[in-house]
Amino acid sequence: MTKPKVLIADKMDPNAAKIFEDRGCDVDVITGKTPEELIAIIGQYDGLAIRSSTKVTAEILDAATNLKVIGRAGIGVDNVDIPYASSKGVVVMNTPFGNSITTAEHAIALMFALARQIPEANAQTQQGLWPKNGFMGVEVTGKVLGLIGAGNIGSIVASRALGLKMKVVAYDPFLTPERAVEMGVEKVDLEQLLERADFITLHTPLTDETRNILNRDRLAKAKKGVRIVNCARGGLIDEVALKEALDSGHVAGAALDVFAVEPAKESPLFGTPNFICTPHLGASTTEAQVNVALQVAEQMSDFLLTGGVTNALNMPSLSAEEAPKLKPYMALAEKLGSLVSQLAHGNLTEITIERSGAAAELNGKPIEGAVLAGFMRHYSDTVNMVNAPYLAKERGLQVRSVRYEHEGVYHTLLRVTVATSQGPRSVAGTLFGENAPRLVEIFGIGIEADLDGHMLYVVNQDAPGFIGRMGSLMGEAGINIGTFHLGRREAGGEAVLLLSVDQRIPADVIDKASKIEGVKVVKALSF
Ligand SMILES: NC(=O)C1=CN([C@@H]2O[C@H](COP(=O)(O)OP(=O)(O)OC[C@H]3O[C@@H](n4cnc5c(N)ncnc54)[C@H](O)[C@@H]3O)[C@@H](O)[C@H]2O)C=CC1
Ligand SMILES: O=C(O)C(=O)COP(=O)(O)O
Repeated sequence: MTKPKVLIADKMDPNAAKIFEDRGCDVDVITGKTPEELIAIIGQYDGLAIRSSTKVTAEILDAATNLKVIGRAGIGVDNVDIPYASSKGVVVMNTPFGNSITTAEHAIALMFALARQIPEANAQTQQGLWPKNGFMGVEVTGKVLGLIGAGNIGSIVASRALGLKMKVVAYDPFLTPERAVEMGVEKVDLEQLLERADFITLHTPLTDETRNILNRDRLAKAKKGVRIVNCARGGLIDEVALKEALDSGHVAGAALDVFAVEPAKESPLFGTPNFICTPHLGASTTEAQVNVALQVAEQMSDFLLTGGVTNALNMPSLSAEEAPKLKPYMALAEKLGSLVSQLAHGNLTEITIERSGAAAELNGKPIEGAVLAGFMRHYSDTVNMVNAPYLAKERGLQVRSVRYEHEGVYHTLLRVTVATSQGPRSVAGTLFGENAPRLVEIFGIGIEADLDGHMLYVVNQDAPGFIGRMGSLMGEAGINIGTFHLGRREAGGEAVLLLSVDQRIPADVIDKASKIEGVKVVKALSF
């Protein structure tokens, strides 16, 4: 296997490069590239490791013809076009916990910096002004902290704030009452939070819902004298409205680590009294950077070298231990998906994936992805396990997964059934000797075969002499038969023939085969 090639495109702890190398990847560290420069080189890489500076746009993904995985050493992935990456079959993963404590601590640091105006007091003191009377602060003890977003970082902020003897109220539509009790916070709606909070801190991702969540209107509804901290994402606060609210004194102070446009080289807020900022430093501690660099390099190496999937945003997780166990099932699943897609016709609206025996014990999502990849491959050249579920959804294909714990005749079985206008059509397969995928049934007829390379599929009326005639036809056409498999519903009934051959079967041979007496269906297959 050639070594996967990884590009580290943003500044990252050197441990990341070391792990990639130690695990068996080739790695280049090339940071600070413009989009055009990145487009020129991205085609050679299998993996791209980034932080927030590199914007992975559709243009970059189009040029990334070998890319399999994007790893975000950090949490926010709003700099990656995930739907487009998914449609291209590229896995996107992040490190959802590595920098959360650090970011929560930065929010608390900024809250104190606002409460005591530390940056400005520091600057004036160092100018020799000794401004002892100009900086009357406020205590945080007993004050209300309003959390907008109570996920990983928000809950760490809450625990620190409770330790500081603050009262914490939280607005988060996904916060359950039980979790609120566990966190020691009061769940409130946004209006209540605005009315009550002395300090507000934001910890949500930037989404269509959260964009400008603190807009002019809501800032006006906030308690007079509120102090606001944003260590989450620029774009959550309307920066122009915030400037006006600071100027009017309605908002007593604001601290931003993040801006709507980054790098923020200019802003209406710069120079405003009671405004402080940092250049997106929320995650910038030695500890957090080591954490996220190690994690992203481990996760990406696992994926590139073993197929293990951790913390992917567009694919189900698959541990490095599970991956080898699932590998033969994925091969079987893909072949069955491919077979049913080549054989079933009409308006295909539903696909059912059944797992029984040993297969029922396994993680079903990757198997489902592999069936869909095999199925969709005949509709699109660029399909893989990542984008297959998206393509299936786009085409309105319903996917159902069913598992049966009991074993049937086979110790392990996958069955794929598609609903067609002529009724359900199903194929099934097992593993021989733990890892050899083997077809065992087509459309209710038992037949054992390896699904490999070029094959010919024939449905005929079981009758003497048929096999000889088919063999002669192939021989006359100069086509070498590798394997020959037969199955039938009953003696003299409908029968199936599967031949593996050493070359693509020409159309005229298919045509001749279809004219042999008793033949109902002939189809060239490829796997
Ligand atoms: N400044 C920095 O350097 C860093 C910033 N971040 C950012 O912090 C943010 C939060 O990160 P985590 O806590 O790890 O994420 P998380 O996913 O654990 O929590 C986000 C919370 O926001 C809530 N939420 C979503 N939509 C909402 C809405 N409309 N209103 C209220 N709440 C809503 C969710 O229910 C969830 O509980 C992310 O945007 C992340 O990118 C993370 C690390 C470093
Ligand atoms: O993890 C996040 O979401 C962050 O915002 C950290 O960004 P950074 O890696 O420091 O550019």
